[in-house]
Amino acid sequence: MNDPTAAPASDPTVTRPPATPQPDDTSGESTVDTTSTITIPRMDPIDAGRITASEAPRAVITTTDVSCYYGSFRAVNEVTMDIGLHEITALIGPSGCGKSTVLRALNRMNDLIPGTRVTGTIAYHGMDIYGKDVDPIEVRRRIGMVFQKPNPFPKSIYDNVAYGPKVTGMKVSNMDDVVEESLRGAALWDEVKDKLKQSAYGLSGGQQQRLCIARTIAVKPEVILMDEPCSALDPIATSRIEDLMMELKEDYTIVIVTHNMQQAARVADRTAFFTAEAAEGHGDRTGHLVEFDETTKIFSNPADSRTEDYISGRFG
Ligand SMILES: Nc1ncnc2c1ncn2[C@@H]1O[C@H](COP(=O)(O)OP(=O)(O)OP(=O)(O)O)[C@@H](O)[C@H]1O
Repeated sequence: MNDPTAAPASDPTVTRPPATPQPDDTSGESTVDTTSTITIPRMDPIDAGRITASEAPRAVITTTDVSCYYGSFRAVNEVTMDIGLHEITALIGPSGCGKSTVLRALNRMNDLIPGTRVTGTIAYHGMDIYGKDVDPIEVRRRIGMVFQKPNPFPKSIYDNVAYGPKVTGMKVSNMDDVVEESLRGAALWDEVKDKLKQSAYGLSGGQQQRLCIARTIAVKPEVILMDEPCSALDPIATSRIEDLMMELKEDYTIVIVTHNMQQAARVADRTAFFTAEAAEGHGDRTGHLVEFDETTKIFSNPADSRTEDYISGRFG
């Protein structure tokens, strides 16, 4: 089990080989090492507790000069940004600029794609998540992910939520409480409390997405990454997820990839605008971070003309 949110039938660690450093890497920079064994202290999910805003450093995750490669293709170049505690950070930009790639790098989900490589540093509370001794499974437990398409398991609503705590070996005194708390946290409890043993497939798309959020928060992450979580939902279900995000940020830090600029403007505290440009004499378009600022600034007074062109619909 690598990702508590991944369907059991397609557990990527079972079916996919680990990422390997590329032979063409002569840069001397650190590369993803998924073969390392677990030697760092593993915080117990129950005891770990969540750091409150008052006592925590402002940034939960800091990326420094992060570049992401698929084989020899550099998809994203030198991204440096801070993810603020209890904030919603939106990643926006035209298709192919690397938003999802950066998002997946934040919890080592890219490791599951053969041939990927990350250079630079991604630190979670100051700890390099790509460090040799770091357990990627623990990284993904603390930094959970919700995907574009709701992907409940072919199981009951209850078992969907209980799955992560079970397979990650969380010490749980009462699973019923964990399930209820998680479903309440995802604003789904009232709608499903009388049918917990029914199949998750009987839920609407919006409910399924909230179930996936419940499944993610059941393993007590601190950060939730959301990759276009509303793109498969109608406007009403989208609005419920956006309301939920605003509630969740009281307890969690959220990073969301969205194509919906109104959505970024509505929910995000900070917004990062990416674009993809071809290097001179090079056909490949590499994504990079153009501008990262408070959302109100990005949408009302961006510093870079490319941001302005994009948000005003002139480009992308
Ligand atoms: N598994 C992969 N293997 C090879 N190249 C990939 C892979 N995934 C993404 N890419 C490439 O990396 C670049 C960035 O892709 P990514 O999906 O991160 O962009 P994006 O901004 O999220 O796009 P979109 O908005 O369309 O989802 C693109 O050129 C894409 O083709």
